[in-house]
Amino acid sequence: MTDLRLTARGLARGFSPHTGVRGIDLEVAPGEIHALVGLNGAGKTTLMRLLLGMLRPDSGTARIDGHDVRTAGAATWARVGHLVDGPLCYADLDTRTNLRIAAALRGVPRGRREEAVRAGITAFGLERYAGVRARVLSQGNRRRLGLAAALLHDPSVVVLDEPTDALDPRGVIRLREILLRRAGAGAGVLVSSHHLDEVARIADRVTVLHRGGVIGSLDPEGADIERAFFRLVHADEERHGDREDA
Ligand SMILES: Nc1ncnc2c1ncn2[C@@H]1O[C@H](COP(=O)(O)OP(=O)(O)OP(=O)(O)O)[C@@H](O)[C@H]1O
Repeated sequence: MTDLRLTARGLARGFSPHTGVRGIDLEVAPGEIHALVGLNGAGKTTLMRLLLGMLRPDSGTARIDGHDVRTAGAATWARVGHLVDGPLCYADLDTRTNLRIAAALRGVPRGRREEAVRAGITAFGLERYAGVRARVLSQGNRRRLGLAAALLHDPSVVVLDEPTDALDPRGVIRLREILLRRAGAGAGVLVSSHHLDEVARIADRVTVLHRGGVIGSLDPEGADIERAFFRLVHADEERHGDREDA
């Protein structure tokens, strides 16, 4: 029916008295890095949670590889890697053990798990921390662990909410290379960020959310992406006045 990696059609979810998101259409194609940008509270995380079936919509549908998230089976979920709402890790277990558990949970075959764990540790520069409990990792290294856990099974659908938060410049570069490689292998990547310059470096498409709705897109190769972003935001605010329902 579709070869899109992710599809949102009319997705809406309210949080009284706020809007959350209102009727969002969005697509992520194979091989595409699609970035979501918006001010605090714009609806980026809510949209990602809806797309991943972590939140039930009031209306609309979310699809992963063409499968409705409400009924998607294990084979579909095994192709998804996501980091939304903070890293899922066990504080008292070390980095390597957390990654072993992630590999098992994400369906990596038993015989390939150690290799996947090693590759995840190397990809995110966690060698020195392989035996360190998650509880005592720095914020940035915990974020690296969360990203390694989300990506060690080479997912074809990737959803990451503000993944560069807390990463140092080297971590940002590593992540950029990994996402470009994933997309190059045919994955669809949806990523949110507040760093417009960073987004412009890797995204094929940049969608702007504001007060729960899509208000336009930005050209990642455009001259002044920050100015273009605020032009869209201000135009939306002028159109709708100072409403407080989002
Ligand atoms: N569980 C919830 N209960 C009540 N309101 C919520 C809930 N989750 C989100 N909201 C509201 O929905 C709106 C969108 O929030 P969301 O977290 O999706 O924004 P965001 O774009 O990810 O923001 P940020 O950049 O600050 O992370 C906000 O008004 C927020 O307060």
